[in-house]
Amino acid sequence: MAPLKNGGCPLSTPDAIRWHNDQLQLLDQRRLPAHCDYLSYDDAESVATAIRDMVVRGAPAIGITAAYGMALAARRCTSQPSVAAWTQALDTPRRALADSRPTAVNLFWALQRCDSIIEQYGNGGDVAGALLELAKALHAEDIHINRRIGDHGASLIPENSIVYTHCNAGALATGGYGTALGVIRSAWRDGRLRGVIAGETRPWMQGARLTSWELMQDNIPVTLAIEGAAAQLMRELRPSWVIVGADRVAANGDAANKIGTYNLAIIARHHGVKVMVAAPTSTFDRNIDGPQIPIEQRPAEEITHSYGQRVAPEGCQVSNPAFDVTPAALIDAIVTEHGVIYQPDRERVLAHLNAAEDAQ
Ligand SMILES: CSC[C@@H](O)[C@@H](O)C(=O)COP(=O)(O)O
Repeated sequence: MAPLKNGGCPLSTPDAIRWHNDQLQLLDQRRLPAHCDYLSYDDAESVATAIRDMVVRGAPAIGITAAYGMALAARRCTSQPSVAAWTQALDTPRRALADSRPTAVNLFWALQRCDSIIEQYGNGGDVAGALLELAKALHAEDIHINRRIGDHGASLIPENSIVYTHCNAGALATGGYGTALGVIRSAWRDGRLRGVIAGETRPWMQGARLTSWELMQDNIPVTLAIEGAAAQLMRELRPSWVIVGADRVAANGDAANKIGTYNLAIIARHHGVKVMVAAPTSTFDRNIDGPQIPIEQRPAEEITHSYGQRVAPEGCQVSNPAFDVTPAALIDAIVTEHGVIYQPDRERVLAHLNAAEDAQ
């Protein structure tokens, strides 16, 4: 890969994930921005619960956390004589991690990377040590990848732009720097941005609680809006791009992301605003098309209750899909660490992934 600009914009957001005092620590994102507390983990099952309960969230962050979870599981095992024995010994924690959340493919990608380590070291090697090194490497690599995504994406943003983002695809959702917010950070560094509109992202409020907080810490001008204001704001403020992350990009270029992204893409097309999906290649799933992406249904209480108080009538039926799938036809560019896929479709997505593999 050709070298890009180093550095990027300074980053004040605390690490979402850290290995500290020989333990995994996760910033409890449920309590942000009011409280900045780390929780400590030393077994895979409680890491799986932390992923399901959204202590940590965001596709790349979930993948990295799962890799640390496997390292913790291996540390708790007695040494095993063979690959088959290690696979058996780690089966229960691996399943717990795989069952934590279904949509972000980075989780399964990271678990497969762990499987390869077990294959490589399982016949007498230091599996626990190698899994921990893998988790640390995936973590560090993700930050580097995000800076590359940031630089590729920023080059598409015209000067004096307002951009629109949804959910949180920032440092908190990744190893650091962010995907969509990585593009925004790099565009801000390059002097291209006038401001950012952040949709609040019901029901979990990632936009209100996390994205506005992240951007404000880096002094990037951000305006928070309810999702229902999207059409009005696009007509009034004429953002150049909607920039979002992804939980899974399918072979045909369809992209699953936080619920409400599909709505935004439709509104953007009506107003002549372009849509950018910023995601590492670890978020691609070349085995399925958009309609086959599993969509997580979250608990009804996320909608029937707000901050612990019931807001919907008792017995009210609820549908709470956490993600939607934006068709490739509504996406103008998918930006990865390897460059830009313009007007994505199956042929262009697969060509991009094949070229990325050949380059490695
Ligand atoms: C770089 S993160 C990309 C996506 O994971 C993000 O946009 C998103 O949808 C996160 O959903 P969440 O439910 O908060 O895990």
